[in-house]
Amino acid sequence: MRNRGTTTAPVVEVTEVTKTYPGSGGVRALDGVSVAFAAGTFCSVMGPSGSGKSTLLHCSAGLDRPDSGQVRLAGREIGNLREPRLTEERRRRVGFVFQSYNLMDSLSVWHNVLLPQRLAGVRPDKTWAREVISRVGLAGREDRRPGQLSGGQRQRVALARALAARPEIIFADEPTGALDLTSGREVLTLLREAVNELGTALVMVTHDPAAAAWADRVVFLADGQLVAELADPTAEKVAAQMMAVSAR
Ligand SMILES: Nc1ncnc2c1ncn2[C@@H]1O[C@H](COP(=O)(O)OP(=O)(O)OP(=O)(O)O)[C@@H](O)[C@H]1O
Repeated sequence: MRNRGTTTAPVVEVTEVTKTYPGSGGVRALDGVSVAFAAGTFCSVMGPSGSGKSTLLHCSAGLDRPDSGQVRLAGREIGNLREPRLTEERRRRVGFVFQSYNLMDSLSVWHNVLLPQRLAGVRPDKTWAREVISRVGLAGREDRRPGQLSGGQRQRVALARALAARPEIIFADEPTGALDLTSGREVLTLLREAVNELGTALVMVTHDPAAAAWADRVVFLADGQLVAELADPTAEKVAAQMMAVSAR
């Protein structure tokens, strides 16, 4: 049973956000986007190449600052937060999973999973870290280096690393993009479990309609604008909507 979280206050609320990169000839990467991500819900973000997906993810996560509009994280406007407060808020509340895993090759699985908390100066919860490593199916492999693991296993380490800090929201940028079908499904299953069982909000950028359909809803970007939204997605409905969006 999917948790729709319709009555929950959003973990992240983006309102009328615009962003133009210097040197882009004035083309807006984001052009007045409003969207909210609630606890216990999974939202996929799709759109043609260059439509603004990564920019939306970066602005929503406080990795990049919008030119105008607001981003609220756990009810607090983060646009005015200065460093290092913004970094602190992000470390406390936000987890990331990237297509290329972004693991430290010189560190073991165990130390990779604990690294963000160590960098944040937080004493890691080792019991929870063991639990999440076990949840992602890597119990007994804590001493391995990323180079000794398959792509799917590396992505599961990255997910354990994100979950170890108990984030309220996880931003995943093409988390299955480098994986074969089976490993991709394993990672999506684990992401879905994090949403359903831990109440994490999840935002996933993907180009793959089948992956997008694991979400509760899919939002579609084109030319920096949110142009469509699909609840209860299926791979077929997502693919059809993508065709329509790309043909604009
Ligand atoms: N650092 C940057 N400097 C200049 N322009 C940028 C930068 N990052 C993104 N852009 C531009 O902003 C627009 C949106 O890019 P963005 O990466 O958000 O799109 P995307 O939908 O994630 O694309 P893709 O699917 O190819 O990853 C594009 O026109 C891109 O060229």
